[in-house]
Amino acid sequence: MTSLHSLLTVSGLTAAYGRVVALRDVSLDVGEGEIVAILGANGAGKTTLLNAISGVLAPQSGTVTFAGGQIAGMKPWAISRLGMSHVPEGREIFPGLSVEANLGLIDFDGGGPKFALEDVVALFPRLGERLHQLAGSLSGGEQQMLAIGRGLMAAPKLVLFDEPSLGLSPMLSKAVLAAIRGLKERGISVLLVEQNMRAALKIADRGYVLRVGRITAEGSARELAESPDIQHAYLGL
Ligand SMILES: Nc1ncnc2c1ncn2[C@@H]1O[C@H](COP(=O)(O)OP(=O)(O)OP(=O)(O)O)[C@@H](O)[C@H]1O
Repeated sequence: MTSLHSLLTVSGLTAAYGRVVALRDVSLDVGEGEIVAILGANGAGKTTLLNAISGVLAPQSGTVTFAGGQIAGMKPWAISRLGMSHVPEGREIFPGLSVEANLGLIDFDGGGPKFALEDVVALFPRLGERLHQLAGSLSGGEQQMLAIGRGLMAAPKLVLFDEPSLGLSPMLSKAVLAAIRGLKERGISVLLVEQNMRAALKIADRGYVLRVGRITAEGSARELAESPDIQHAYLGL
């Protein structure tokens, strides 16, 4: 199922770590305003896929088209300036800087909906109460909110999320996923890698199953939620 207005199109993407091929011939697309989930067991290649799209890892072959231009092989900073924010699993905030300073590090506009500091605080009120606190002293959930907030300050058209609910309490995880759903309402597209498959399929429009580096299934969130293939992928069979 290809969307009419594709924002991101990945075609035949292959990526490796030395001789270990972690992604083989992966093709997918994300339409404007869509939330697309990538589902797969541990080690399936989900993080590698996001890294190969955002430029953290240079792909061996394949093409990545974003907002009409070729980006495969470009540096991550150049890709983020085109309007793609990557919120990595490790969150990668600056622990020795305040929350406010972390949010203020972005000095460019990716061309998507604009977020000012007040908008990030409206989305995550907890951050508003901790603007002057060192980022390294935040709880895991607060750090995740900060990482998301910082990604939004770059006015992205597309946000890549790597397991945003990992390590969060069920309540915080729900809040983070609700915030991601809220991005769609503001016209931001999302590519979401999430361990919590049920939660991911609740907010996603469509999804792909990644198994040992290959896409083995794709469909609407509903189709995938009912598919035995998903259970297999999650059991790693
Ligand atoms: N830096 C690296 N060097 C060598 N192999 C790597 C490296 N990073 C990942 N791999 C391997 O590539 C494969 C895909 O890893 P990746 O982290 O992309 O999977 P994942 O689906 O994100 O897994 P998880 O859910 O456990 O984070 C795995 O077999 C992994 O061991």
